Amino acid sequence: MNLPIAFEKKMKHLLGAEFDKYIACYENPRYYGLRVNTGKISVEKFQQICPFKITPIPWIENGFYYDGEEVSPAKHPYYFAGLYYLQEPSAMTPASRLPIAPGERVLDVCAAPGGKATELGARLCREGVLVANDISSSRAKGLLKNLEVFGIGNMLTVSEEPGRLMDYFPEYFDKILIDAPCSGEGMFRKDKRMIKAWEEHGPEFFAKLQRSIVTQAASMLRPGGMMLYSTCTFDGLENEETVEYLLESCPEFHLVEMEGYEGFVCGKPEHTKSGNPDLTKTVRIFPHRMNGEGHFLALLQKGQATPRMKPALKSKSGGKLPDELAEFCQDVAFPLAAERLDIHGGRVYYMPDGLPELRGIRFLRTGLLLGELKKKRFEPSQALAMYLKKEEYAHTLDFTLEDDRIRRYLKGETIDVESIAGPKAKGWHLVCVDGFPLGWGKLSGGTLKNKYLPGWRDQSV
Ligand SMILES: C[S@@+](CC[C@H](N)C(=O)[O-])C[C@H]1O[C@@H](n2cnc3c(N)ncnc32)[C@H](O)[C@@H]1O
Repeated sequence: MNLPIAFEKKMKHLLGAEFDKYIACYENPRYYGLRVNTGKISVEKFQQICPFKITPIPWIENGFYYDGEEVSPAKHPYYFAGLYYLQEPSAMTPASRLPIAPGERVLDVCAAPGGKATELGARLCREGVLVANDISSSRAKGLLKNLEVFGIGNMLTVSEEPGRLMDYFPEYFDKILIDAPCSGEGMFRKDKRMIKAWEEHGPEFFAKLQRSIVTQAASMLRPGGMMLYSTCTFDGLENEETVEYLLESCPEFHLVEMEGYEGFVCGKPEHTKSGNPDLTKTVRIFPHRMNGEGHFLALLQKGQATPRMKPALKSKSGGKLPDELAEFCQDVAFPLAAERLDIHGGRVYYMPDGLPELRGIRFLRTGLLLGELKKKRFEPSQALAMYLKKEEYAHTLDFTLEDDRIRRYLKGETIDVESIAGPKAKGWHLVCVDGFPLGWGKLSGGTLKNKYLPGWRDQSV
C-alpha cells in the first residue's frame, strides 16, 4: 500500500523497532465485526441462533468477528430486526470502556452513524436519556435510523454544534462520549480514501477542532461524571496532546485507568510537552498488536466520583392519553405516562423523563415516535415496532427465518398469513422473525397489508 512519506516517518518515530511489523500488517486482510444488541437479545442466545460463523472478539463482551468475504450480515432478517450492528472491532472499544448504568443521562457528541451511540443506548435499558448529536444533519439521519432499528426510544437525535448544546445542558450529563472527527490513520487499510483525505486535512486541522469539542463537552458533564475521548487515528497531536490540553484547560478532570487487554498499548507522555505520567492511562490499539484496525481512547473523570443527585428537573404531571392512542394501548403490555407525551401535527412522541427546556435545538427526533393520530384512529410507527418486544404486544405474526414470507415482507410485498393468523384475525399485527419484531402489518381477510416503512425496505434482489 502507498502510504504518505510524512505518515510513515511519523509512525517510525512512534513505533520504533515495531514499525516493520506494523507496515507488514497492511498486506493482511481487514477484520469484520458485529456487535450484539443486548437490548434485544443476550449474547448467549445470539450465539445459539446466529446462522453464520462468528468468533468472539476477546476484549469486547458482545463483539464477534465474521468472514466479510463469505457472508453479508447486512442482508439478513436479524439485521433488520436490530439484533446486531456491523462495526470494525477496534471501534467497539470506546463504548465498551465507558461505564453506563440504566437511568443515566448520556451524551454522544459526534455520534453519526451510531456505532457507539447504539451500544450506549442499549446499555441504558430504556431508562434515562441518550442525547445523540452530530453536526452533520445528513449523517444524523443515518444515526436516527440506526437508533430506531436498535429499538432505542429514550433518546434525542440532535444536529448541533457542541457549543450550542452547552447552553441547554450545563453539567447535565453523567457520561459523555466524544468519538472525535480525526485524520483517520487507523482506517487506512479498511478504506483507502482515508489516505487521500489525510493528505488534504491532517492532524493539525483536526487537533484544533478536537480541542474545541472536548472543552465544550467538559462543561456539560456533571461533577463526578465520566467522559471518554476516542479517535481512530495514531497521531499524538490528536490524542495524548488533545487530552493534555483538556487536563490543562479543565484541571478538575483526571485520567482514569480502563479495563485493559493484552494488546492495548499505553499512551506516550514522552511525546507531549508536559510529559504528564498519567497519560500512560490512555490506550492505543494497533493493527499489528491485535485483530482490529486502530484506535485511541482516554477515560476521564470530572472531580471525584460522586453518586448522581436526584434529578433537579421535575417532570410534568397529569394529562390523559388521546382516545385513539388509549384504544391502541389496550394491546400494549406496559402503561404509558400521559405527562410524557408530546404531540405535534398529529405525531405522538414519548419523551424521556427529566429533560431541560429544549426550544431552539435542531432535532431530528425527540423521544420515541409512537405513531400518528389520524381521523379517529392511531397508526403505530416503525420506531414503536422496533422498540416493542414480542411479548409486549397482544397480536403478533411470528415467522421462522426459513419462511420465505419474511424476506417478502421486508421487501414491502403483501403476504398471505391465513395459515398462522386464522381467518378471523384483523387489525394491527406486529410481524416478527423468530420472536424479534420487524414492523407492522394490518390484517384483514387473511391478507396482511404491509406497513413496513418504505424507506427501510430491503432493496436487494
Ligand atoms: C469518527 S466520526 C463518529 C463515528 C461515530 N461515533 C460512530 O461510532 O458511528 C466523527 C463524527 O463527528 C462529526 N463532527 C465533525 N465535527 C463535529 C463537531 N464540531 N461537532 C459534532 N460532531 C462533529 C462528523 O460529522 C462525524 O460524523
